[in-house]
Amino acid sequence: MASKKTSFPKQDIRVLLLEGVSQTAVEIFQAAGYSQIEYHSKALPEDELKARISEAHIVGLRSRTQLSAEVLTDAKRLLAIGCFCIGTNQVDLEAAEQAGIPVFNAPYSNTRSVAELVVAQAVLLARGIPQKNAECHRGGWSKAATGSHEVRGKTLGIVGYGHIGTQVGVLAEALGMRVIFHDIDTKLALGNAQPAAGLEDLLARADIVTLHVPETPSTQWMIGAEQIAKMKRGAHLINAARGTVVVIEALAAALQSGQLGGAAVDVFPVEPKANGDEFQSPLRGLDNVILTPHIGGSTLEAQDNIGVEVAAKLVRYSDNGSTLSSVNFPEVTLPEHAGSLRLLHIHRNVPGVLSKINDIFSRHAVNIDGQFLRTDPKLGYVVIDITADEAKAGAIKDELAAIPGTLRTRVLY
Ligand SMILES: NC(=O)c1ccc[n+]([C@@H]2O[C@H](COP(=O)([O-])OP(=O)(O)OC[C@H]3O[C@@H](n4cnc5c(N)ncnc54)[C@H](O)[C@@H]3O)[C@@H](O)[C@H]2O)c1
Ligand SMILES: O=C(O)[C@H](O)COP(=O)(O)O
Repeated sequence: MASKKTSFPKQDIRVLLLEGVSQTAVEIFQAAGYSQIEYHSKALPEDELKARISEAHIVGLRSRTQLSAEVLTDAKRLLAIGCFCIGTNQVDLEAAEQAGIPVFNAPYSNTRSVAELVVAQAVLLARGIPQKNAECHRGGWSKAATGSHEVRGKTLGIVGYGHIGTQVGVLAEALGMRVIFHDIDTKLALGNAQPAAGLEDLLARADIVTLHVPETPSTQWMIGAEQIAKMKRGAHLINAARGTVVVIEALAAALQSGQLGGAAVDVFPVEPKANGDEFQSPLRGLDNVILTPHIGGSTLEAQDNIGVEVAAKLVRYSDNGSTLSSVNFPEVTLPEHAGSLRLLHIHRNVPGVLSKINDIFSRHAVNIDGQFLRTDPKLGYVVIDITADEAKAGAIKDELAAIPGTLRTRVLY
Protein backbone atom coordinates (compact mmCIF):
# COMPACT_ATOMS: atom_id res chain seq x y z
CA MET A 1 0.00 0.00 0.00
CA ALA A 2 2.80 2.39 0.86
CA SER A 3 4.13 2.22 -2.70
CA LYS A 4 0.71 3.08 -4.14
CA LYS A 5 0.63 6.23 -2.03
CA THR A 6 4.06 7.33 -2.98
CA SER A 7 4.50 6.37 -6.59
CA PHE A 8 3.25 8.54 -9.43
CA PRO A 9 1.72 6.30 -12.06
CA LYS A 10 1.89 8.12 -15.38
CA GLN A 11 -1.84 8.12 -15.78
CA ASP A 12 -2.06 10.23 -12.61
CA ILE A 13 0.49 12.81 -13.72
CA ARG A 14 -1.26 15.94 -14.92
CA VAL A 15 0.45 17.94 -17.61
CA LEU A 16 -0.76 21.52 -18.08
CA LEU A 17 0.34 23.10 -21.37
CA LEU A 18 -0.31 26.81 -21.89
CA GLU A 19 0.11 29.47 -24.56
CA GLY A 20 -0.37 27.17 -27.54
CA VAL A 21 2.93 25.34 -27.28
CA SER A 22 3.55 23.19 -30.34
CA GLN A 23 1.60 19.96 -30.77
CA THR A 24 4.97 18.23 -30.98
CA ALA A 25 5.10 18.63 -27.18
CA VAL A 26 1.76 16.88 -26.80
CA GLU A 27 3.00 14.07 -29.05
CA ILE A 28 6.15 13.62 -26.95
CA PHE A 29 4.14 13.34 -23.73
CA GLN A 30 1.67 10.93 -25.32
CA ALA A 31 4.41 8.77 -26.78
CA ALA A 32 5.96 8.55 -23.32
CA GLY A 33 2.66 7.32 -21.86
CA TYR A 34 1.27 10.52 -20.34
CA SER A 35 -2.46 10.75 -20.96
CA GLN A 36 -3.66 13.57 -18.69
CA ILE A 37 -2.71 16.53 -20.84
CA GLU A 38 -4.63 19.78 -20.45
CA TYR A 39 -3.92 22.07 -23.40
CA HIS A 40 -4.66 25.80 -23.57
CA SER A 41 -3.97 27.83 -26.67
CA LYS A 42 -3.61 31.06 -24.62
CA ALA A 43 -2.08 32.26 -21.38
CA LEU A 44 -4.54 32.00 -18.48
CA PRO A 45 -5.67 34.93 -16.33
CA GLU A 46 -3.90 34.78 -12.93
CA ASP A 47 -6.88 33.40 -10.96
CA GLU A 48 -7.46 30.61 -13.46
CA LEU A 49 -3.72 29.94 -13.63
CA LYS A 50 -3.58 29.50 -9.86
CA ALA A 51 -6.54 27.13 -9.96
CA ARG A 52 -5.17 25.03 -12.83
CA ILE A 53 -1.59 24.94 -11.56
CA SER A 54 -2.71 23.73 -8.13
CA GLU A 55 -3.73 20.46 -9.83
CA ALA A 56 -0.77 20.13 -12.17
CA HIS A 57 2.39 18.04 -11.82
CA ILE A 58 4.07 19.47 -14.90
CA VAL A 59 3.44 22.88 -16.45
CA GLY A 60 4.60 24.12 -19.85
CA LEU A 61 4.42 27.80 -20.79
CA ARG A 62 5.93 30.48 -23.01
CA SER A 63 6.92 34.07 -22.28
CA ARG A 64 3.51 35.47 -21.30
CA THR A 65 2.68 33.36 -18.26
CA GLN A 66 4.11 34.85 -15.09
CA LEU A 67 4.97 32.18 -12.53
CA SER A 68 5.60 34.45 -9.56
CA ALA A 69 6.45 33.21 -6.08
CA GLU A 70 2.79 33.81 -5.19
CA VAL A 71 1.50 31.66 -8.05
CA LEU A 72 4.01 28.94 -7.19
CA THR A 73 2.76 28.90 -3.58
CA ASP A 74 -0.46 27.36 -4.92
CA ALA A 75 1.43 24.79 -7.00
CA LYS A 76 1.73 22.20 -4.26
CA ARG A 77 1.91 19.20 -6.60
CA LEU A 78 4.17 20.74 -9.20
CA LEU A 79 7.22 18.61 -10.08
CA ALA A 80 8.69 20.53 -13.01
CA ILE A 81 8.28 23.64 -15.15
CA GLY A 82 9.03 23.84 -18.87
CA CYS A 83 9.57 27.21 -20.56
CA PHE A 84 8.88 26.48 -24.23
CA CYS A 85 11.14 29.38 -25.22
CA ILE A 86 14.58 30.78 -24.33
CA GLY A 87 13.71 33.39 -21.73
CA THR A 88 13.03 32.16 -18.20
CA ASN A 89 12.55 35.59 -16.63
CA GLN A 90 8.78 34.98 -16.46
CA VAL A 91 9.38 32.34 -13.78
CA ASP A 92 10.59 33.17 -10.28
CA LEU A 93 13.50 30.74 -10.58
CA GLU A 94 14.57 31.09 -6.98
CA ALA A 95 11.07 30.48 -5.64
CA ALA A 96 10.85 27.41 -7.90
CA GLU A 97 14.20 26.13 -6.67
CA GLN A 98 13.26 26.68 -3.05
CA ALA A 99 10.12 24.66 -3.69
CA GLY A 100 12.25 21.86 -5.21
CA ILE A 101 10.94 22.42 -8.75
CA PRO A 102 13.43 22.32 -11.64
CA VAL A 103 12.84 24.66 -14.59
CA PHE A 104 13.80 23.68 -18.13
CA ASN A 105 13.88 25.77 -21.32
CA ALA A 106 14.93 25.55 -24.97
CA PRO A 107 18.16 27.51 -25.15
CA TYR A 108 18.80 27.03 -28.88
CA SER A 109 15.74 26.01 -30.86
CA ASN A 110 14.46 29.46 -31.91
CA THR A 111 17.80 31.28 -32.13
CA ARG A 112 18.14 30.91 -35.88
CA SER A 113 14.63 32.33 -36.39
CA VAL A 114 15.52 35.44 -34.39
CA ALA A 115 18.84 35.85 -36.18
CA GLU A 116 17.23 35.64 -39.63
CA LEU A 117 14.60 38.23 -38.71
CA VAL A 118 17.17 40.63 -37.28
CA VAL A 119 19.37 40.50 -40.38
CA ALA A 120 16.33 41.09 -42.58
CA GLN A 121 15.36 44.05 -40.38
CA ALA A 122 18.88 45.49 -40.66
CA VAL A 123 18.55 45.50 -44.46
CA LEU A 124 15.03 47.00 -44.36
CA LEU A 125 16.08 49.75 -41.95
CA ALA A 126 19.19 50.65 -43.95
CA ARG A 127 17.00 51.08 -47.04
CA GLY A 128 14.37 53.17 -45.23
CA ILE A 129 11.76 50.59 -46.18
CA PRO A 130 9.49 51.11 -43.14
CA GLN A 131 8.86 54.74 -44.19
CA LYS A 132 8.50 53.88 -47.89
CA ASN A 133 6.14 51.03 -47.09
CA ALA A 134 3.97 53.27 -44.91
CA GLU A 135 3.93 55.98 -47.56
CA CYS A 136 2.86 53.60 -50.34
CA HIS A 137 0.07 52.26 -48.10
CA ARG A 138 -1.20 55.82 -47.80
CA GLY A 139 -1.10 56.24 -51.59
CA GLY A 140 2.19 58.14 -51.65
CA TRP A 141 5.02 57.57 -54.14
CA SER A 142 8.50 58.95 -53.52
CA LYS A 143 11.06 57.10 -55.58
CA ALA A 144 14.44 58.33 -54.37
CA ALA A 145 17.75 56.92 -53.13
CA THR A 146 18.05 59.57 -50.43
CA GLY A 147 18.66 57.95 -47.03
CA SER A 148 18.79 54.49 -48.61
CA HIS A 149 21.95 52.42 -48.12
CA GLU A 150 23.38 48.97 -48.71
CA VAL A 151 24.37 47.16 -45.53
CA ARG A 152 27.58 46.00 -47.22
CA GLY A 153 30.51 47.73 -45.53
CA LYS A 154 28.34 49.11 -42.69
CA THR A 155 29.06 48.32 -39.06
CA LEU A 156 26.69 46.14 -37.06
CA GLY A 157 27.06 46.43 -33.28
CA ILE A 158 25.82 43.37 -31.40
CA VAL A 159 25.12 43.78 -27.68
CA GLY A 160 25.05 40.31 -26.10
CA TYR A 161 27.17 37.93 -28.16
CA GLY A 162 25.49 34.66 -27.19
CA HIS A 163 23.57 32.08 -29.21
CA ILE A 164 21.56 34.66 -31.14
CA GLY A 165 24.15 37.44 -31.28
CA THR A 166 26.81 35.17 -32.77
CA GLN A 167 24.45 33.87 -35.48
CA VAL A 168 23.40 37.41 -36.35
CA GLY A 169 27.10 38.25 -36.70
CA VAL A 170 27.81 35.32 -39.03
CA LEU A 171 24.80 36.08 -41.25
CA ALA A 172 25.62 39.80 -41.32
CA GLU A 173 29.20 39.09 -42.39
CA ALA A 174 27.84 37.04 -45.27
CA LEU A 175 26.22 40.29 -46.44
CA GLY A 176 29.54 42.08 -46.17
CA MET A 177 28.89 43.89 -42.90
CA ARG A 178 31.58 44.70 -40.37
CA VAL A 179 30.63 43.17 -37.03
CA ILE A 180 31.58 44.43 -33.60
CA PHE A 181 30.17 43.13 -30.34
CA HIS A 182 29.97 43.80 -26.64
CA ASP A 183 29.40 41.16 -23.98
CA ILE A 184 30.02 41.02 -20.24
CA ASP A 185 31.82 37.70 -20.72
CA THR A 186 34.88 37.08 -22.83
CA LYS A 187 33.60 35.50 -26.04
CA LEU A 188 35.17 33.70 -28.95
CA ALA A 189 34.75 36.02 -31.93
CA LEU A 190 33.35 34.22 -34.97
CA GLY A 191 34.43 35.11 -38.50
CA ASN A 192 35.96 38.58 -38.59
CA ALA A 193 33.87 39.96 -35.72
CA GLN A 194 35.75 42.16 -33.28
CA PRO A 195 35.00 42.89 -29.63
CA ALA A 196 34.28 46.56 -28.98
CA ALA A 197 36.12 48.26 -26.13
CA GLY A 198 32.82 48.49 -24.26
CA LEU A 199 29.17 49.41 -24.73
CA GLU A 200 29.92 53.10 -25.32
CA ASP A 201 32.54 52.29 -27.94
CA LEU A 202 30.10 49.97 -29.73
CA LEU A 203 27.31 52.57 -29.66
CA ALA A 204 29.61 55.23 -31.07
CA ARG A 205 30.88 53.07 -33.97
CA ALA A 206 27.86 51.07 -35.15
CA ASP A 207 25.51 52.04 -37.97
CA ILE A 208 23.02 49.50 -36.68
CA VAL A 209 22.88 48.31 -33.06
CA THR A 210 21.10 45.05 -32.26
CA LEU A 211 20.37 43.84 -28.73
CA HIS A 212 20.63 40.18 -27.73
CA VAL A 213 20.97 40.20 -23.96
CA PRO A 214 18.71 38.39 -21.49
CA GLU A 215 16.48 40.25 -19.04
CA THR A 216 18.57 40.62 -15.89
CA PRO A 217 19.18 43.43 -13.40
CA SER A 218 22.28 44.40 -15.44
CA THR A 219 20.37 44.74 -18.71
CA GLN A 220 17.31 46.53 -17.35
CA TRP A 221 16.96 49.90 -19.13
CA MET A 222 20.55 49.55 -20.38
CA ILE A 223 19.66 51.59 -23.48
CA GLY A 224 18.17 54.94 -22.43
CA ALA A 225 18.46 58.56 -23.56
CA GLU A 226 22.12 58.76 -22.51
CA GLN A 227 23.13 55.69 -24.53
CA ILE A 228 21.05 56.66 -27.57
CA ALA A 229 22.75 60.07 -27.55
CA LYS A 230 26.08 58.26 -27.91
CA MET A 231 24.95 56.51 -31.10
CA LYS A 232 25.77 57.95 -34.54
CA ARG A 233 23.12 60.41 -35.69
CA GLY A 234 20.72 58.55 -37.98
CA ALA A 235 21.82 55.08 -36.79
CA HIS A 236 19.30 52.26 -36.31
CA LEU A 237 18.37 50.19 -33.25
CA ILE A 238 16.95 46.67 -33.24
CA ASN A 239 15.51 45.11 -30.09
CA ALA A 240 14.40 41.49 -30.24
CA ALA A 241 15.74 40.75 -26.73
CA ARG A 242 13.41 41.92 -23.95
CA GLY A 243 11.26 45.02 -23.66
CA THR A 244 12.87 46.08 -20.39
CA VAL A 245 16.27 46.53 -22.03
CA VAL A 246 15.28 49.78 -23.78
CA VAL A 247 13.66 52.89 -22.29
CA ILE A 248 10.88 53.03 -24.84
CA GLU A 249 10.03 56.73 -24.33
CA ALA A 250 13.68 57.65 -24.97
CA LEU A 251 13.63 55.53 -28.13
CA ALA A 252 10.41 57.20 -29.33
CA ALA A 253 11.90 60.66 -28.71
CA ALA A 254 15.09 59.78 -30.63
CA LEU A 255 13.11 58.44 -33.58
CA GLN A 256 11.07 61.62 -33.71
CA SER A 257 14.06 63.95 -33.38
CA GLY A 258 16.09 62.17 -36.06
CA GLN A 259 18.83 61.12 -33.62
CA LEU A 260 17.89 57.60 -34.73
CA GLY A 261 17.01 56.92 -38.35
CA GLY A 262 14.85 53.91 -37.59
CA ALA A 263 14.20 50.99 -35.29
CA ALA A 264 12.82 47.47 -35.34
CA VAL A 265 11.19 46.48 -32.08
CA ASP A 266 9.78 43.03 -31.32
CA VAL A 267 9.58 43.18 -27.51
CA PHE A 268 8.04 45.79 -25.23
CA PRO A 269 8.09 46.71 -21.54
CA VAL A 270 4.37 45.93 -21.41
CA GLU A 271 2.94 43.51 -23.94
CA PRO A 272 -0.72 42.64 -24.49
CA LYS A 273 -1.71 39.56 -22.53
CA ALA A 274 -3.60 37.97 -25.41
CA ASN A 275 -4.07 38.24 -29.14
CA GLY A 276 -6.78 40.80 -29.79
CA ASP A 277 -5.90 42.96 -26.74
CA GLU A 278 -4.87 46.48 -27.68
CA PHE A 279 -1.15 47.04 -28.18
CA GLN A 280 -0.23 50.35 -26.57
CA SER A 281 3.14 51.94 -27.24
CA PRO A 282 4.69 55.37 -27.80
CA LEU A 283 6.17 53.85 -30.98
CA ARG A 284 2.78 53.41 -32.62
CA GLY A 285 2.34 55.67 -35.62
CA LEU A 286 6.05 56.30 -36.21
CA ASP A 287 6.77 55.48 -39.85
CA ASN A 288 10.44 54.73 -39.27
CA VAL A 289 9.76 51.81 -36.90
CA ILE A 290 9.11 48.17 -37.70
CA LEU A 291 6.82 46.88 -34.96
CA THR A 292 6.30 43.16 -34.51
CA PRO A 293 4.28 41.38 -31.79
CA HIS A 294 7.09 39.42 -30.06
CA ILE A 295 7.45 36.94 -32.89
CA GLY A 296 11.24 36.84 -33.21
CA GLY A 297 11.27 33.13 -32.35
CA SER A 298 7.83 32.34 -33.73
CA THR A 299 8.43 30.21 -36.78
CA LEU A 300 6.85 26.82 -37.23
CA GLU A 301 10.30 25.26 -37.44
CA ALA A 302 11.38 26.81 -34.14
CA GLN A 303 8.14 26.09 -32.29
CA ASP A 304 8.10 22.44 -33.38
CA ASN A 305 11.70 21.98 -32.32
CA ILE A 306 11.07 23.70 -28.99
CA GLY A 307 8.05 21.45 -28.38
CA VAL A 308 10.20 18.36 -28.80
CA GLU A 309 13.17 19.73 -26.86
CA VAL A 310 11.37 20.94 -23.74
CA ALA A 311 8.80 18.13 -23.57
CA ALA A 312 11.63 15.60 -23.82
CA LYS A 313 13.45 17.28 -20.93
CA LEU A 314 10.29 17.24 -18.81
CA VAL A 315 9.58 13.59 -19.62
CA ARG A 316 13.17 12.66 -18.86
CA TYR A 317 12.98 14.36 -15.46
CA SER A 318 9.62 12.84 -14.68
CA ASP A 319 10.59 9.31 -15.79
CA ASN A 320 14.23 9.23 -14.87
CA GLY A 321 15.04 12.13 -12.50
CA SER A 322 17.61 13.69 -14.83
CA THR A 323 17.96 17.47 -14.38
CA LEU A 324 20.49 17.99 -17.19
CA SER A 325 20.25 21.56 -18.52
CA SER A 326 17.84 22.76 -15.85
CA VAL A 327 18.29 26.51 -15.39
CA ASN A 328 17.73 26.63 -11.61
CA PHE A 329 18.68 23.24 -10.26
CA PRO A 330 21.73 21.09 -9.52
CA GLU A 331 22.30 19.16 -12.76
CA VAL A 332 22.33 15.37 -12.55
CA THR A 333 22.57 13.15 -15.63
CA LEU A 334 21.26 9.75 -14.72
CA PRO A 335 21.53 6.36 -16.40
CA GLU A 336 18.44 4.20 -16.91
CA HIS A 337 17.47 2.33 -13.76
CA ALA A 338 16.19 -0.96 -15.17
CA GLY A 339 16.15 -3.53 -12.37
CA SER A 340 16.40 -0.89 -9.62
CA LEU A 341 13.93 1.36 -7.89
CA ARG A 342 15.02 4.97 -7.91
CA LEU A 343 14.48 7.32 -4.96
CA LEU A 344 14.75 11.06 -5.48
CA HIS A 345 15.38 13.36 -2.54
CA ILE A 346 15.44 17.13 -2.94
CA HIS A 347 16.41 19.08 0.15
CA ARG A 348 17.63 22.43 1.41
CA ASN A 349 21.41 22.40 1.48
CA VAL A 350 21.74 22.44 5.27
CA PRO A 351 24.22 20.40 7.34
CA GLY A 352 23.26 16.89 8.40
CA VAL A 353 20.77 15.91 5.67
CA LEU A 354 23.10 13.50 3.87
CA SER A 355 24.06 11.64 7.02
CA LYS A 356 20.36 11.24 7.90
CA ILE A 357 19.70 9.88 4.38
CA ASN A 358 22.54 7.40 4.70
CA ASP A 359 21.34 6.32 8.19
CA ILE A 360 17.95 5.39 6.74
CA PHE A 361 19.51 3.21 4.04
CA SER A 362 21.85 1.45 6.44
CA ARG A 363 18.98 0.77 8.82
CA HIS A 364 16.92 -0.80 6.04
CA ALA A 365 19.91 -2.81 4.83
CA VAL A 366 18.94 -2.50 1.16
CA ASN A 367 21.42 -2.96 -1.64
CA ILE A 368 22.40 0.41 -3.13
CA ASP A 369 23.01 0.05 -6.88
CA GLY A 370 23.94 3.66 -7.50
CA GLN A 371 23.99 7.02 -5.76
CA PHE A 372 24.17 10.44 -7.37
CA LEU A 373 24.48 13.74 -5.61
CA ARG A 374 24.65 17.33 -6.78
CA THR A 375 24.33 20.43 -4.69
CA ASP A 376 24.29 24.16 -5.20
CA PRO A 377 24.50 26.69 -2.37
CA LYS A 378 20.78 26.37 -1.65
CA LEU A 379 19.74 22.91 -2.74
CA GLY A 380 20.83 19.29 -2.58
CA TYR A 381 19.56 16.66 -5.01
CA VAL A 382 20.27 13.02 -4.16
CA VAL A 383 19.26 10.08 -6.31
CA ILE A 384 19.60 6.55 -4.94
CA ASP A 385 18.98 3.37 -6.97
CA ILE A 386 18.15 0.38 -4.82
CA THR A 387 17.23 -3.25 -5.20
CA ALA A 388 14.09 -3.57 -3.11
CA ASP A 389 10.41 -4.28 -3.47
CA GLU A 390 7.94 -1.46 -3.93
CA ALA A 391 6.66 -1.67 -0.35
CA LYS A 392 10.16 -1.27 1.05
CA ALA A 393 10.90 1.63 -1.31
CA GLY A 394 7.65 3.29 -0.21
CA ALA A 395 8.57 2.91 3.46
CA ILE A 396 12.03 4.36 2.83
CA LYS A 397 10.52 7.23 0.91
CA ASP A 398 8.26 8.09 3.84
CA GLU A 399 11.27 8.19 6.16
CA LEU A 400 13.25 10.30 3.70
CA ALA A 401 10.30 12.72 3.47
CA ALA A 402 10.40 13.18 7.26
CA ILE A 403 14.03 14.42 7.29
CA PRO A 404 14.02 18.12 8.26
CA GLY A 405 14.90 20.27 5.24
CA THR A 406 13.29 17.87 2.75
CA LEU A 407 11.49 19.60 -0.12
CA ARG A 408 10.40 16.71 -2.33
CA THR A 409 10.76 12.94 -2.47
CA ARG A 410 9.69 10.55 -5.19
CA VAL A 411 10.08 6.92 -6.13
CA LEU A 412 10.52 5.99 -9.77
CA TYR A 413 9.64 2.42 -10.64
N1 LIG B 1 12.07 38.13 -29.64
C1 LIG B 1 11.98 36.85 -29.41
O1 LIG B 1 11.02 36.18 -29.78
C2 LIG B 1 13.12 36.17 -28.70
C3 LIG B 1 13.42 34.84 -29.02
C4 LIG B 1 14.47 34.24 -28.37
C5 LIG B 1 15.18 34.91 -27.41
N2 LIG B 1 14.85 36.18 -27.09
C6 LIG B 1 15.64 36.94 -26.08
O2 LIG B 1 16.97 37.00 -26.53
C7 LIG B 1 17.81 36.83 -25.42
C8 LIG B 1 19.17 36.35 -25.87
O3 LIG B 1 19.08 35.03 -26.36
P1 LIG B 1 20.38 34.13 -26.58
O4 LIG B 1 19.91 32.79 -26.94
O5 LIG B 1 21.34 34.80 -27.46
O6 LIG B 1 20.95 34.12 -25.10
P2 LIG B 1 22.44 33.77 -24.65
O7 LIG B 1 22.35 33.54 -23.18
O8 LIG B 1 23.03 32.74 -25.51
O9 LIG B 1 23.23 35.14 -24.91
C9 LIG B 1 23.04 36.29 -24.13
C10 LIG B 1 24.39 36.99 -24.08
O10 LIG B 1 24.20 38.24 -23.41
C11 LIG B 1 25.34 38.46 -22.57
N3 LIG B 1 25.00 39.44 -21.56
C12 LIG B 1 24.30 39.27 -20.41
N4 LIG B 1 24.22 40.43 -19.74
C13 LIG B 1 24.87 41.36 -20.48
C14 LIG B 1 25.13 42.75 -20.31
N5 LIG B 1 24.70 43.42 -19.25
N6 LIG B 1 25.85 43.37 -21.28
C15 LIG B 1 26.32 42.69 -22.36
N7 LIG B 1 26.10 41.36 -22.57
C16 LIG B 1 25.39 40.72 -21.65
C17 LIG B 1 25.66 37.08 -22.04
O11 LIG B 1 26.96 37.00 -21.53
C18 LIG B 1 25.42 36.22 -23.26
O12 LIG B 1 26.59 36.05 -24.02
C19 LIG B 1 17.05 35.83 -24.54
O13 LIG B 1 17.44 35.91 -23.19
C20 LIG B 1 15.62 36.26 -24.73
O14 LIG B 1 15.26 37.18 -23.73
C21 LIG B 1 13.84 36.83 -27.72
O1 LIG C 1 12.34 33.80 -24.86
C1 LIG C 1 12.02 33.48 -26.01
O2 LIG C 1 12.38 32.41 -26.52
C2 LIG C 1 11.23 34.42 -26.83
O3 LIG C 1 10.97 35.60 -26.19
C3 LIG C 1 10.00 33.81 -27.42
O4 LIG C 1 9.00 33.68 -26.47
P1 LIG C 1 7.55 33.12 -26.92
O5 LIG C 1 7.69 31.67 -27.17
O6 LIG C 1 6.65 33.41 -25.78
O7 LIG C 1 7.17 33.82 -28.16
